[in-house]
Amino acid sequence: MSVIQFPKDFVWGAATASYQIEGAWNEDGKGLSIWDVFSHTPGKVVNGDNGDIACDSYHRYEEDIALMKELGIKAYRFSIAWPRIYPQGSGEVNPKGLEYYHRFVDKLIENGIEPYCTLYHWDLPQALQEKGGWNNRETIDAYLQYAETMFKEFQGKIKYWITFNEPWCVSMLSNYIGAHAPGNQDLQLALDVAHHLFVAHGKTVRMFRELGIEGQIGIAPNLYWYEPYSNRKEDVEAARRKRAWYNEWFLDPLFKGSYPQFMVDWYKKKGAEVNIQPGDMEIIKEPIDFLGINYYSGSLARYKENFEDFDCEEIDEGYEKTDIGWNIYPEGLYKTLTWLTETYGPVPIYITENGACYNDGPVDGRVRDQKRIDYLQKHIIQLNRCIQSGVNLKGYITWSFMDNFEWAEGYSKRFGLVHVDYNTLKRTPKDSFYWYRHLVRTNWLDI
Ligand SMILES: N#[N+]C[C@@H]1[C@@H](O)[C@H](O)[C@@H](O)[C@@H]2O[C@H]12
Repeated sequence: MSVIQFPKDFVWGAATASYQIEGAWNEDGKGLSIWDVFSHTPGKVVNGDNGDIACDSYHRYEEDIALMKELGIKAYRFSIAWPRIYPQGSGEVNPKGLEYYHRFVDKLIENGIEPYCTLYHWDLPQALQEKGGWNNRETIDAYLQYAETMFKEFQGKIKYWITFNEPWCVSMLSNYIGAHAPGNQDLQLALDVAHHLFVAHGKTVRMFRELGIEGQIGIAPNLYWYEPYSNRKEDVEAARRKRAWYNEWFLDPLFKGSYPQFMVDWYKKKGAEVNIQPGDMEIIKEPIDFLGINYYSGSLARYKENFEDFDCEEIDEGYEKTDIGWNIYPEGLYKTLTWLTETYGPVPIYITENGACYNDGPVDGRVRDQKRIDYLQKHIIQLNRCIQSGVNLKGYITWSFMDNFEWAEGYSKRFGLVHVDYNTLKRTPKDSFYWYRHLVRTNWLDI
């Protein structure tokens, strides 16, 4: 047996998001979100599932926090439902929304758990979508008003802020592929949405500094690793394009103040280019305190002419897969983080999401999810490699604390350390919960 030891101040946590767990979709003055509308639209979500109730965490947060305390985590990453604060997206604040999150955050702090707050985890107020959503630059101003309200309201309570969760999903998955709300399929629109998110991010970071808010601020992109199938020039270039679709396009603006030119040229060939206004790129690269990285998977990539968007096909060399069909590719995490550090410097990094979908349920009151334990162990070992290789890694926040509404997959896909029975809402810690608790308590892995 070997022991892998983590730094004494390494942060272990778990994550969820508002629309995925809260429910109470129309309670206490909350306005509609684009996910309320999308999930209520027939055919958009598996089994016609929606987040009306979800895990009912809006009402059961004290039970959830008690479980978090038992888990022993020092950080809990959650998101604020913007439509609870501004039901119309801007204008009048909903006091009951603020009151809810104060009760919630106070309970976390009372239990010694640091709140890591994501301002935007996809539940845009529908009222803003009806005025163009993120395709409308005016949404940036509404977001700034919302962010300022939250910064001032929770000053001293919340000290870790994330502006946006997975800009690639908000732009590409939701406005080009169309699988997520609002479900558009337009590459130009997706590029403009991504750019507006970046401008909103940069302006928010600048405001955070100007207001002198105590704490740190960052953003949480989702990154993937694609390894070229061979060292043939065409395969190397195809893998580079596929990586850049997820990675460089969402990192270069933050750290270099520009988009990767080879991708700008590639998109131009497809008839799309970013509408950049004077000063935008300077704003976007406002320095951040940390980068949140969401990593799940990767693959091999091979050149294939006119195949999909990047003349690039994924080659499945028989990777083991999780129950959502994603390759288990832990080495990709090491490659991603070492590449990121070599490319952008020693930016402080938290893994803000990493986890596996396995749909194990209770048998005799116990959930035997050994495959999730194996997935987590393999990826956490890679994190230790990263630390040994000089990556400025500050913590690991696993996805997810509990089973929840898995977007277009509805409740058919389970990522939690805690099982949720959606009929009774009973919470059952899985074997992985107890495995993770040991890791959190000892700060080392026995392998
Ligand atoms: N699918 N999946 C799991 C997980 C999703 O539940 C999160 O909300 C996203 O931030 C990210 O996509 C990852």
